[in-house]
Amino acid sequence: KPLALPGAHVVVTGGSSGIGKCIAIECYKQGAFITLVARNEDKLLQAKKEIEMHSINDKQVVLCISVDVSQDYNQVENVIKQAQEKLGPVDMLVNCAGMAVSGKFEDLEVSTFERLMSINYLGSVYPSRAVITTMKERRVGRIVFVSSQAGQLGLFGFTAYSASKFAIRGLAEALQMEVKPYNVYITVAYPPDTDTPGFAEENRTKQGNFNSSLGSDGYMLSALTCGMAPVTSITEGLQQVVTMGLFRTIALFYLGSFDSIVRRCMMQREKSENADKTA
Ligand SMILES: NC(=O)C1=CN([C@@H]2O[C@H](COP(=O)(O)OP(=O)(O)OC[C@H]3O[C@@H](n4cnc5c(N)ncnc54)[C@H](OP(=O)(O)O)[C@@H]3O)[C@@H](O)[C@H]2O)C=CC1
Ligand SMILES: CCCCCCCCCCCCCCCC(=O)[C@@H](N)CO
Repeated sequence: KPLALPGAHVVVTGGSSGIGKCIAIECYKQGAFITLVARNEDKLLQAKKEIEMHSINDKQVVLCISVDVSQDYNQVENVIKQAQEKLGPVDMLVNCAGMAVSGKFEDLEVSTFERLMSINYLGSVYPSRAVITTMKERRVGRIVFVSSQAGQLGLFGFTAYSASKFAIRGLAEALQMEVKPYNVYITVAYPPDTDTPGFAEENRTKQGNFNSSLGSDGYMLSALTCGMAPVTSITEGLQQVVTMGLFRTIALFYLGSFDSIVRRCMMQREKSENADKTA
């Protein structure tokens, strides 16, 4: 069920930049009231100005809140309360604050694993926890989690990042089962490796799907990794059933080619290291 955006209060964490800012702009264009949550105040104000250029009526407001969503739950709860006092109960929360660090497993500091887990995973838990009670009481609400295609498959260099994005899916599936009877809906977005404003199209959640992906790779990945994810329509379910074998076959070719890329790079690196030694 699509959420009516005109007049709705939409909170976007990570709304001062990139995908989050685009989502905020799209919602604002449709008449929503926006709360942007991020740490850096200058970036927040800059984004506020940019978003306000897209207003469709003179009542619309963009509120900025500077907080680290990954540190202290009480602090996050407080700022959500402040936002609700100013703009009313939250109709939609978009958990977009996050970051990526890549590198080989043995090259990554263990602190990176802790940091990505707290920003990408706990940083989505805290704001969601802070809005869920009111959403259930009002029988209205949508929570969007921004995962990644790297939350659907593990890729070289993404040990820390992928795990934090996979975690989001587990949270989202379990939470959806709990809150569905209260008319509260969850969306998990799996963006590919681009940062074009085209993401906004995808992340507007106008279709109200649980799974939200982009492009043909994204479509195949979502069907292939559907597991026990909820379905939004009979068509979606039937497509998953029918395409599973085919997509698994295609996936085996992808895996073969990924493996050969990794092997080739390893051999090249060893060769050039040996050449360096003999030189
Ligand atoms: N771009 C891509 O290719 C893809 C991105 N994604 C995911 O989409 C999301 C957004 O990515 P993108 O737009 O590229 O990122 P950006 O780096 O452009 O924006 C990140 C936003 O999150 C905020 N943020 C970061 N850490 C915190 C924190 N601890 N507390 C509060 N706010 C925080 C930043 O503001 P500030 O630093 O001021 O706090 C900023 O507003 C991320 O979760 C990312 O993993 C998924 C797939 C692909
Ligand atoms: C039927 C089988 C189909 C298989 C398709 C495989 C496609 C793999 C694409 C993986 C791209 C990973 C993007 C990560 C984005 C991200 O989060 C980063 N930008 C963060 O830095």
